[in-house]
Amino acid sequence: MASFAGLVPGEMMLQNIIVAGIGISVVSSVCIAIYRLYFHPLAKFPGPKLAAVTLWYEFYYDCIRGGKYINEIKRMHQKYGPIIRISPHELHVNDPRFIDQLYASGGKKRDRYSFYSKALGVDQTHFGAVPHDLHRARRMPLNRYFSKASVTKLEPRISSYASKLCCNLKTYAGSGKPIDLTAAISCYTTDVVTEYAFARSFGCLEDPSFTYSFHRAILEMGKTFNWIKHFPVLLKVLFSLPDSVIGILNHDLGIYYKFRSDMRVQIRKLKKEPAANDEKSPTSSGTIFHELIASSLPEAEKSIERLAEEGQLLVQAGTETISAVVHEALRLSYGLATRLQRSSPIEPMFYESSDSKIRYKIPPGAPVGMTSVLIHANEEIFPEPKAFRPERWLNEKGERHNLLTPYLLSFSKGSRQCIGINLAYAELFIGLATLIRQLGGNLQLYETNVEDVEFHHDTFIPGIKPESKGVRVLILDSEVPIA
Ligand code: HEM
Repeated sequence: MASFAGLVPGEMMLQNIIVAGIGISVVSSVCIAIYRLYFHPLAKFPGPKLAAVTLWYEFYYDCIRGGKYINEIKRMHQKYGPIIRISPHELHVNDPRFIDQLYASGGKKRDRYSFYSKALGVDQTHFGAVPHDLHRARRMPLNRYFSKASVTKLEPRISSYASKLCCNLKTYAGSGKPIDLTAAISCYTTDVVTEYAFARSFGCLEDPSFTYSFHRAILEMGKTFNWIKHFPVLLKVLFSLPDSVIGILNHDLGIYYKFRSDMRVQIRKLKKEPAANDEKSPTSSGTIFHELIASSLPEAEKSIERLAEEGQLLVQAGTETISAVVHEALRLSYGLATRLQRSSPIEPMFYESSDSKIRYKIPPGAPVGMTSVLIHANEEIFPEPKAFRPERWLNEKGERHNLLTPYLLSFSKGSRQCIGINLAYAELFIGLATLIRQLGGNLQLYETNVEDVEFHHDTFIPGIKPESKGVRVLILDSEVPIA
């Protein structure tokens, strides 16, 4: 029997189910919105209502506007004050005095925010460990490997890579051909970190054209970060595709995925081999993988997959983050542009503004982020923040003072601070000194100005404007002094 609007009973039932489904989801969305606005533990924190109700607000700035949420967060701070709610689940603070509490070390526990860190696809590493105690257990066996003493042992090797970088650059002397200095330096940092961690460098500097640079591959990874954060299934799709297919879709991303697969092959081999006791490696146990295999971590923590992720993390972290001139350059290049959240799992944290007018108790478990992009631009601490003024790090006698060090967030702070900080400084000082000594007077910027390097958007690492060709230089004439 035909019924209302010509629908048969089966179709009517389906229609009723759809209508009921829509009704239920509208009602539940309204209930969730009311809960998040009025009853959620973060309901009392200021910020736009829409950002408190839905993650689509963050999604819009992250994905549609391409890494621009940090600019919106800056605007929100100007309107709502130093502590704000930037999503249903997350707070953000723009007050340097809160650094020590958020990035605490010692006995204070700080968890990571998994919504964020999962997007990097390194869940099984110490970086990806969300609970404080798991992070600590995973990081412990690596600490010795990255200690000052271990880095000092490797300094002659770092010097030889810096010289190789200069030799390659010299082959362009007088040619009039511009060189992508960022790609060249990333070849240097990849070779150093891979030699350091795996006792075998990737040999990026073997090719003087600097084409085998991880820099572009990591930039491509960065572009996927914001999308994967909101749609984690995309990562599973990427991981399930053969490397060759990814390579066809995107050449630079293909390089990165091939490197991921090679890492697994290498570790499978290593697990069968005893430690090389190679004098090139910083500790007696050989590579970083030998160090982890020999550690007291439980067997489940020594799987090929986990070790491979740790290796992958080190190459990524050790390639992309090195910059040009030390403290002031570190300040202006930010380290990671993204907000680095921590939550205190058991005890609440307390925020109080300098005039004590704003005071909040932050509930345990709530992720709170801070961002070097905003802290490094704080005019009270760094007057004329956009200006490159190395002298701000010196006292009137021209000696280095430490007054600003607590506000330099390039390596983050506390128990999850960059593990590679000693290696990074060694690479920076040795690399810079070698470059200036060997090529200083002969380097000339080529069609590069400040807009080509200025922060433009956040793809976890700082992004520059899309049309920028990066830092390009010419190597002048053939009168290049020989080292
Ligand atoms: C100028 C150079 C570098 C900068 C600015 C830098 C910056 C950072 C920052 C900001 C973090 C903290 C992330 C967070 O708070 O959640 C970090 C973590 C890390 N960095 Fe670096 N990094 C540099 C060089 C290196 C090097 C050479 C390595 C060596 C392999 C490295 C390995 C790591 C690792 C493994 C972590 C995770 C630490 C953890 O979660 O416990 N970084 N880095």
